[in-house]
Amino acid sequence: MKERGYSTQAWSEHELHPKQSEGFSEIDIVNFVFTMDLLNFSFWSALTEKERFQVEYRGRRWTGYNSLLASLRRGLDEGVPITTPRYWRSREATEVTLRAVFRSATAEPMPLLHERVLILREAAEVLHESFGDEDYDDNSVPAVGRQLESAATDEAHHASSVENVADELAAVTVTDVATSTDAAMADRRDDVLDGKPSEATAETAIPGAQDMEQAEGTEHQPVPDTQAHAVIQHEHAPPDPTQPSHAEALPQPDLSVVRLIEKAERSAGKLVNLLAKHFPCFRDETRFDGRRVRFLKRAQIFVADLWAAFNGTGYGAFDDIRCLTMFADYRVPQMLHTLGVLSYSPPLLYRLRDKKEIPSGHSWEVQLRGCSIWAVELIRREIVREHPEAEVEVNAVLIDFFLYDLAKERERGLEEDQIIKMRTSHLATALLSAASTLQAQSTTAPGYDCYPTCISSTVPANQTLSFGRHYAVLNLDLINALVSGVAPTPAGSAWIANTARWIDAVHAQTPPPLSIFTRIYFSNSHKPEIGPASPFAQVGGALGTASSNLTQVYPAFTVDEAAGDVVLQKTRYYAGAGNGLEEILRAQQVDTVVLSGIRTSGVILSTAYRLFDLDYKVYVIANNTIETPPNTPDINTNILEGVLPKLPVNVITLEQALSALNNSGPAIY
Ligand SMILES: Nc1nc2c(c(CN[C@H]3C=C[C@H](O)[C@@H]3O)cn2[C@@H]2O[C@H](COP(=O)(O)O)[C@@H](O)[C@H]2O)c(=O)[nH]1
Repeated sequence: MKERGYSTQAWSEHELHPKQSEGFSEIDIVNFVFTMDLLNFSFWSALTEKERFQVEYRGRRWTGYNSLLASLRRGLDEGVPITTPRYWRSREATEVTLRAVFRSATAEPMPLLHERVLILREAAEVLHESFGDEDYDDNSVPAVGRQLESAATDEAHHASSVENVADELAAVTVTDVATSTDAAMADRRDDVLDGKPSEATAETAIPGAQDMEQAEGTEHQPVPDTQAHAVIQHEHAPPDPTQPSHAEALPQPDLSVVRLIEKAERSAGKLVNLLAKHFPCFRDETRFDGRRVRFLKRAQIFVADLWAAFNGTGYGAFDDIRCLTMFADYRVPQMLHTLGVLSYSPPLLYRLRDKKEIPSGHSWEVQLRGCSIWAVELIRREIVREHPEAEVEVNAVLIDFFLYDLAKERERGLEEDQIIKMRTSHLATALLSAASTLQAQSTTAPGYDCYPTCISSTVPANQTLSFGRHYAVLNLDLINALVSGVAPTPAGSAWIANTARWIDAVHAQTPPPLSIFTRIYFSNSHKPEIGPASPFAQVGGALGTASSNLTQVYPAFTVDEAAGDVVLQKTRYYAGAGNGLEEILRAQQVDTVVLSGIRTSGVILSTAYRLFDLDYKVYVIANNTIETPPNTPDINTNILEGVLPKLPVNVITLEQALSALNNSGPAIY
């Protein structure tokens, strides 16, 4: 941030953010930012970069957050006062007209468009009720809206009509936009607030002939919302300067959002609370662990955008901006993960890889959002520790903006096919690209780390595999003492994710087959099951009794006792040493076992040999096995590709095992 001199100035450097230098008044900017942040959510698409929702504007196609900005800017250019709250509740703001404003250049419409329209309408009502101007006549009707409506009547209520409307809309170039100066607009706003008429405003608000010519040549002239109605009213009849002042016909600017901001008395916290109190759509809260958790993402981003748009002055002056948190969505958490600040637990990681959704409000989503807020706060503290002089300037908002911009920058740097697009209202796949980074790292790490497959399977890839109906799943020695040794490594992380994925897939079967977990522990602290000379003393010697944390199943792996999972004590290499394994397998008439576990040269090898010898059909899932250090790189490969196939024990990939599950059962257990 220091190197780049990153500050609130970056906000105005964004090509599509409104600026006073482009003719936007302060009120226009306030209303633009409010509109933008009402709608600032969920732009993801499952479609490819080319097919997804895009907005054509200024000769380019915009996606994501930028597509929202582009549609607002385009709407204003085309004469629709889309950032004027009072317009949203006017008769002119029909669904068809609004759809035209947000029209797509592709076949995919803007995501959640209907919801967005409802949000605008709801917000307009709230603003009108609580912050509106009682004297204002809400029935003033912008002509462009009507024109859009009639252009769409042929195919009204049909999505494709939007394209026709779009053509029509393109023809409605606003040529008579008033090009008042910033100062005049600011004056006008002050005067309106003071309740006095302004001569300066009257003069500058209506363009003279010269202004008109200039405006005609300007394709992207914004329509300040304070004037939008007036502009539209004389669209085809330029104002006659000889006539009495048109200013009298001008509606008052919409000051409802300004009133809301002023009510907060320069307090960011108060403004966020006001938003949450008055507007249901800003009330972003959930429950976690029995407690209410408020993220208030969009409310906070609105205050932050104001702060940045006005560089901390005027409508953007907040004495307590430091009390805001980062805006907990999916983009910044993704960046935090890519930078190694956040790490995902293995079950979450495999869920992401599996491209499964995390339902909205799921505890993982809440944790990710919460952890992101805390991570940014820790970054802030670290910055201040290293650079005490930054204490005043650097806050969570600026760090968030910086991380967001960095994410976009990196995204631009990626090849199109490398960009994994994501769901947003559901967080899961939102974090995919970060997960894929980790996946890429893991393929270069030591040990058995080849995800998804690199050990050659003993079963040809095209062969349909089934475990039958009498099978048991053996998850061997997945205990803290052993797993924590490999967890920090990329190979370990991949192995944990694979194994957790497998265990969950097995639990998802109906009915679930028999799953047996083994834990290494001893009857008491004397460890009577092993003598000092027992070979297993090398491994088990460091472990304790059943109550020791080291001997518990690692938390990433779910033991579902309600589903019939069995957890057995184990005191030697072989999974059935010192317990009822063989008895259970026999009693349940199991004929096939599927092995996962840690270590390949220990429990996996010894159990595969023994059960094979006892006539069981044995499968080892290659991806779900791992060596612990010290390890020579070849041990895993030699066992999986050389030793086990020789018996032969079947060595299969996780993908094969997962698809075999679908061909197996219903399990008899
Ligand atoms: N945490 C956080 N989330 C942010 C932003 C912004 C844009 N803020 C502007 C203001 C200052 C910055 O410099 C930006 O120019 C959008 N989003 C969220 O991302 C999602 C869209 O993403 P994509 O599909 O990639 O465009 C969507 O949910 C949107 O709400 C931010 O700043 N922080």
